[in-house]
Amino acid sequence: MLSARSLTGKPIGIVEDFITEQERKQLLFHAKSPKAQWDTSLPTTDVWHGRMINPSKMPAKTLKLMEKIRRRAAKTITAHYGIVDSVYADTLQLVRWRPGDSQAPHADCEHPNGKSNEFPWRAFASIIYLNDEFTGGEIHFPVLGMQPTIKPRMLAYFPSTAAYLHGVKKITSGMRYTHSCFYTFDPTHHDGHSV
Ligand SMILES: O=C(O)CCC(=O)C(=O)O
Ligand SMILES: [Fe+2]
Repeated sequence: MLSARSLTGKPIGIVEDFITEQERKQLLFHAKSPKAQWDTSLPTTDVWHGRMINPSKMPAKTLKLMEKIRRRAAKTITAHYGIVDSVYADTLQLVRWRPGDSQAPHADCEHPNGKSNEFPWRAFASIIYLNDEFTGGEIHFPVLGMQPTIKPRMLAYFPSTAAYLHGVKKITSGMRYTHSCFYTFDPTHHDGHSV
């Protein structure tokens, strides 16, 4: 089975206008709604507590759109990376970043020294940015020396290995929203939503 290693050397992908304005508005509307069920299954001390909405907590219409966008992202990424093997995904989340939130540089499947982290099956990620009404919150790739400017409706994707170390700078004001997914070649980590 392929792993993230098979993607070594592939470029970071940035696609502006990846989702439509209507799709962006629909996802943001749900994320900002008082009905949005921000996950509280993690302990309050966990930095991800209250930060994401998982598929089981989404209204059917929102989930359908989330899945449709993920299928589109997977298609775009596999075409660009020349992946012919089957791809699955373990995550389909709406994520919010509040003032003060940040993420230290990390890789999605391994530690910076190349040792596996708790998600060794992950091969690549897609992040779709839903707004820009915040300051700070830049995604940056310290090893590759990249800091793409976040634009609403933009897709960013990159392999999960330490060559693609990335972090999110501290949000200094406003709320940052994303559609976030991780993909794998390992069918045992398929989340059951079609890719
Ligand atoms: O939101 C972003 O720009 C990146 C998030 C990220 O790297 C992650 O959740 O692992
Ligand atoms: Fe990440």
